[in-house]
Formats: sequence, structure tokens, C-alpha cells
Amino acid sequence: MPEARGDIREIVGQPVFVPLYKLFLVYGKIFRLSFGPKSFVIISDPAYAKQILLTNADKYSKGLLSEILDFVMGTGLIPADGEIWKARRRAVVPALHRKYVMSMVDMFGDCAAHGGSTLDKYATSGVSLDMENFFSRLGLDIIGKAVFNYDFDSLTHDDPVIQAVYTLLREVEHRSTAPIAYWNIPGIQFVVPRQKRCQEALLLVNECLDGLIDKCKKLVEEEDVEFGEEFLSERDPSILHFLLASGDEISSKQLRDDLMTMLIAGHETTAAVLTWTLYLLAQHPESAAAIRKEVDALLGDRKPGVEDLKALKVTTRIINEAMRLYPQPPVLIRRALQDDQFDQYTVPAGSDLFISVWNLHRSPKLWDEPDKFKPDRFGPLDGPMPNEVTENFAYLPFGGGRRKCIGDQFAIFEAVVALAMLMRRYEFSLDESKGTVGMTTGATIHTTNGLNMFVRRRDLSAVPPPSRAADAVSAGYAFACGPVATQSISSAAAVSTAAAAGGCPFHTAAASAMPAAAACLGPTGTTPA
Ligand code: HEM
Repeated sequence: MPEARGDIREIVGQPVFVPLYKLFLVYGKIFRLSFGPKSFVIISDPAYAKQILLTNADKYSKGLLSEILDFVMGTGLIPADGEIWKARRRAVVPALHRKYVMSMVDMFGDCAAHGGSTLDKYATSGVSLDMENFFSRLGLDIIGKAVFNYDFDSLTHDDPVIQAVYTLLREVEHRSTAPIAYWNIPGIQFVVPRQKRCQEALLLVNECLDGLIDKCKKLVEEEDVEFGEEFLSERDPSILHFLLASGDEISSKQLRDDLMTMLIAGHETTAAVLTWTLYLLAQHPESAAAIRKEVDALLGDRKPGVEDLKALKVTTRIINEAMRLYPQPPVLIRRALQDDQFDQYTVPAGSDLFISVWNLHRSPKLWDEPDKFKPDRFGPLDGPMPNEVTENFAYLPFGGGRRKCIGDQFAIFEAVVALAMLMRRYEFSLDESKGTVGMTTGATIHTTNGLNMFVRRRDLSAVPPPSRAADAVSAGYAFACGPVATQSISSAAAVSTAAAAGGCPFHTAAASAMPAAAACLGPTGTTPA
């Protein structure tokens, strides 16, 4: 197997996937890279990635990743292997059932609208805002509500639990890029201040999780709704509620590991996707304009509803392309449990492998102009959404095979709703006085200096009301204002007229008939009376 040579010190100080890309261009689709006693096999080929993730998945474990994450996720889904993983995957996947995710769409919109108060403040002051930090807070608020119905409200305030969650996230990221497993040194948590802080943070978050678990257990004991289809449609349960109500025997420690895994997995990833999408949009005003055109025509000022998601095709494609250029995480980690063969090369049992998703997504052999942002590269908008199957493992934003992300739909819906709402209401431009954005590696790709952006409120005075009102009648308004709206506003013309007059067809044309009006965002993004 080719052995990468050269000055590996080059890697220090750079996000690790960047030098790996340079080495890939020299050494090809599989090569070995050694640092002192450590050695890794770097994979940058879709067929090999498919073999590891899908066809020979039995031959691999999470290896290094499990070691890094053990302190915080224990036997949660991401680090777990073997029988524990199988059992937990079986239990957790139904909690992210499509119906459940659908029931969350409204909450995504509420959280994005809530973030508007922060953006308004910066728009008024004219001071730039770190949008990476903003998306991280938005992601935390959303995942907190979805996983255990806890309102961090990190968009508007800081508290010790939020700080503790961030301390843990940073420690995970630090460990994932550290050259030695320093955390295994006995007693280090009592001596090194960062490790001490990490221990304290862990205690605090665990206490908070235990409290939420107890509260939810009581709720489940009290309720009389049968678990099943009805449970999903009648409740607005958190994932925790679902796991407890399913009646599976599960220890509190395992439950905590599951929750912590979802909190971390679902938070930074989506935040990073939104950060890099906005970064790309700042450089591609034509794409920003395309999103606005789509949102203006379909939604106007209301929140996207479930049925709108299918129609927000341009917005979705732009996110798909941003995930190609900035995959989160940029590298997937595995350890070979048995020997495996890649053409003429044998990878022996015990080897640590990095599947470089960054290399796959930017390979000149797989993509036309791979470094260019071209959202139309995935074909007609009416075609299928790109994923590992449609692109035959050349595109792995959510991994593939049996360890594929369980939150993929949740994440796409969340990102589409947030991006559509923010692009409708605001304009963003880079604050170049804060220096280049830069990249650093953590579990996801971070900026080096923040994504500092000026925020301006969009002038909507000349923007016509939604022109695709006919679609809105059957789709969006029905969701936003309750089923009665669909019956009462029966023509596109009626919707357009009403929208022109009051911004919201439902409230102008049929307000008295609409008891479910509270769900509808009015023209200024506030709930109309
Ligand atoms: C845009 C956002 C997201 C991205 C880019 C993303 C990406 C990924 C990727 C690439 C994997 C596979 C890792 C591997 O094979 O080693 C994964 C696994 C996972 N993700 Fe996500 N994810 C996102 C959002 C979420 C959300 C919202 C949740 C939960 C609510 C979640 C929960 C998980 C879990 C539990 C796994 C482990 C699955 C298993 O090993 O069986 N992710 N994610």
C-alpha cells in the first residue's frame, strides 16, 4: 500500500482534512499515513467507502471514536458497537420516525423566529454578529426541545448548564484532534484545570439529564394514551418521552448516554451546516436571491409547514451542495476487526481507518469543478434528493450503511426551515474587518475567527405577496392556520387578495372562522390577534 511521505509536521496547525486532501492527490484512493508509532489508512474512494460502511460493515468498529467519546457518550449510539449498538439502534430509530420529525417542524420555525429578536438587535445596532455562534445556539435550543423537551433558550441567555454543554463539546473536539490519548493518564482530571472543568461540566449536565428523565418518567406513568400510532399523532413528545413510553427495559445510565449522544450529534452538525451554507451564500448572491425568490413566492412571511418542505427545492439543493463542500464530520473513523481486502491491498485487523468524506466530496475524478459551489450539479429539482445511494457513495453527508445518521430528515428539515425564514427576513454580508473566516477541525468544521456578518432587515415593501398561493392553499396555509383555512379560502385569487391586504389571507378573509389562528405567523413575523 502506498505510504504517504513528506513533512507530516505540515499537518500541525491545519485542519487535518486539508493536508489529507493534498496527500490524496499524490497517493491516490488508499494510502497509509504514519505519525510516530501511530498509523492510519486513508480511504478516498466511493467503492472502498461502500465496502467499509455497507457490504463489510461487520468487519469494522468505531475504534478510536469510541475511545474519544466514552467519557461523555458511554454506550450511546455513536460510539457503541456490537450487541449494545444493535439494541439501542432498534430502540432509538423509531423515536425519529417521520411522523415525529413532522411534528417538530413547527417548533423549528418557532425557534428560528425567536432567533429573529437577536438578529433584529444587531440589525439595529449595525454591529456584526458571529453567525456561527448564533447557529450553535439555535441548534442547541432546537435539539434540547426535541430530545428532552428542555428549553435551553441559549439564543437569549447563558446559564451554567449551557456553558457545561459547551465545555463538553469542546473537550470532545479537543480529544478528537489530540495526537495522544492524554485523558487516559490516571488522575489527570484532578490535576489539569481543563480536565477538572470537564469533570465538573459532566456532573452538571448529567444531573440536569437525570432530573429531566425523572420528570418525564412521572409524566409517562400518569398518562393513559396507548403507545403507538396514536401516541405519535396525539402528542408532541420528546425523544425521551418516546423512549420511556415504549416500555423497553432500559437503565438510567443507558438512557443518559442515548440522550447525550443525540444532544451532541444533533447540535453541532446542523449548526455547522447552517454556518457554512450562509458563508457560501455570502459569496454567491445569485443563490441567496434564488432562495428568496422561492420563499417569497411560496411562503411570504409565514413559517414553513410540513407540506412546504417538499416545495422548498432550491433551498434544499443549496444545503445539499453546502454539505458536499463542507461535510460534517469531514472524516469518518473506523477500526478493522478482521483483515479486509481493497483490490491488491490487505488492511490488517487492528488498523485504524479514516474515510475522508472531504476527499470524496471534492475528488476531481468524481465531480465536475469539485471546489465550485454549484447547487444545480445534482440534476433537475424534481429529481430525487442526493444521498449516498443516488451518488453511489461519492456523497456521504450523513454517512451510509447501517451506521448512517438517524437524524438526517430531522436535520434537513431543521436547516431548510431556519434558512428559509432567515433569508426571507434578513440580508447578511461578511464583516471583513474581522479577518478571514478560516477553518479548524473539531468533530465538525469550525471557522477560525467566527462567521462575523452584518445583518440588515430586508426591505419587503416592494416584494409581492406569495404568487404560488394556489399551492399555499393546499399546503402551507392549511398547516399554518388549521384545516378550516383550506375550506374557507378556496381560490388562489382569494388568497392573493387577502395577502395583499393584510399579509395573511387567513386572517383577512376568514379570521372569525379560524380558531387555530395562533399557529399562524403574521406579516411581521408576530402572531396576529
Ligand atoms: C446536518 C446535521 C447532521 C449531520 C451532517 C449528521 C451526520 C452524521 C454522520 C455522517 C453520521 C455517521 C457517522 C459514522 O458513520 O461514523 C451520523 C450518525 C449519527 N447521527 Fe447524525 N448528523 C446530523 C444530525 C443529526 C441529528 C439531528 C441527530 C439526532 C437527533 C443525529 C444523530 C446521529 C446518531 C445517533 C448517529 C449514530 C448512528 C449509529 O451509529 O447508528 N444526527 N450523523
